[in-house]
Amino acid sequence: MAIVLGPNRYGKAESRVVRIQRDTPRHEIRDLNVSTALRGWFDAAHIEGDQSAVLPTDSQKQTVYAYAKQAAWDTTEEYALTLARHFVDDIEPVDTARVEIEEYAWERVTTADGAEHDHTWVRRGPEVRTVAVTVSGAGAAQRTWVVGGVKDLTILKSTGSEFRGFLQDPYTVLEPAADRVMATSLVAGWRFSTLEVDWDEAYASIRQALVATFANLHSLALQQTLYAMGRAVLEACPEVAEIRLSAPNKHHFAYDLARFGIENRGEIFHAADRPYGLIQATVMHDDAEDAGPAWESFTGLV
Ligand SMILES: O=c1[nH]c(=O)c2[nH]c(=O)[nH]c2[nH]1
Repeated sequence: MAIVLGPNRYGKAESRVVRIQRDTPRHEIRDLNVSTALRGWFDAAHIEGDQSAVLPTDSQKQTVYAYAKQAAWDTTEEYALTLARHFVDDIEPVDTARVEIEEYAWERVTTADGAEHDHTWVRRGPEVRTVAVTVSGAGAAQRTWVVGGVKDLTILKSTGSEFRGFLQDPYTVLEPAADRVMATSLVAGWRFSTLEVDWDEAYASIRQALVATFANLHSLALQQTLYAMGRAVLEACPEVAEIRLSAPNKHHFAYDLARFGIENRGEIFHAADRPYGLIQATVMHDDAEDAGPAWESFTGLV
């Protein structure tokens, strides 16, 4: 029985890149957390300690900053694609590159006269936009996967949600709820089937489909809501082949005020932070192409 080296990759995680475009008095900002990972001919590095094929993670970080300025990019997806292609096309030992990006959104400050400020913003969040690009192989055989996403999309509805009729066993004490608060902080990733996408427009329409469905569907359970959200995204954005959703059920328990002789008519809750239900679902076109390495997260952030 022999011991062998299995799959491996390496890169620089979480380079914080802020790009300000200041060609006109109205500046533009992009605020990114960029991670790069390379796969390729790195057996000798692991087995013999031979660094001759190893592009230092420091060089990967420098490239991330240099390309932020030098590459022509509007959207984060374009930037990720350019970076990943560079590592695969220009660095000989690299067979596959993955670029994972978290993007933090900034909203322009509005001044007293209602005008948007040219160079001041307020962070919008905690919601974070995510991008994961994987590029593999050379020339005509090169393949590319793009997964967009959002995380920490915190959303709550104060009615229009119930949970009843569930299976009962000897340990079931949960009371059925005909009208409850439903809240989550959604993590979702969607895999594109093409690169012919208006990336910012797709993000906006997918986010809108997610939140509008959460709001408008009268929910019988978070599972039903998640599936409906996934369907809505596939219907709103034909370039999406598959979406994966993960939703912590942020329980809001009606607080027992009867002990003080006070009636609680669904107004005062204990917002519990743990434990929480965790509901996950994938919704996809049944003829979607194989996902390949699209979902193989490097940092776990994206
Ligand atoms: O929407 C829900 N789904 C569940 O599976 C579940 N389980 C539970 O205790 N509460 C809820 N709510």
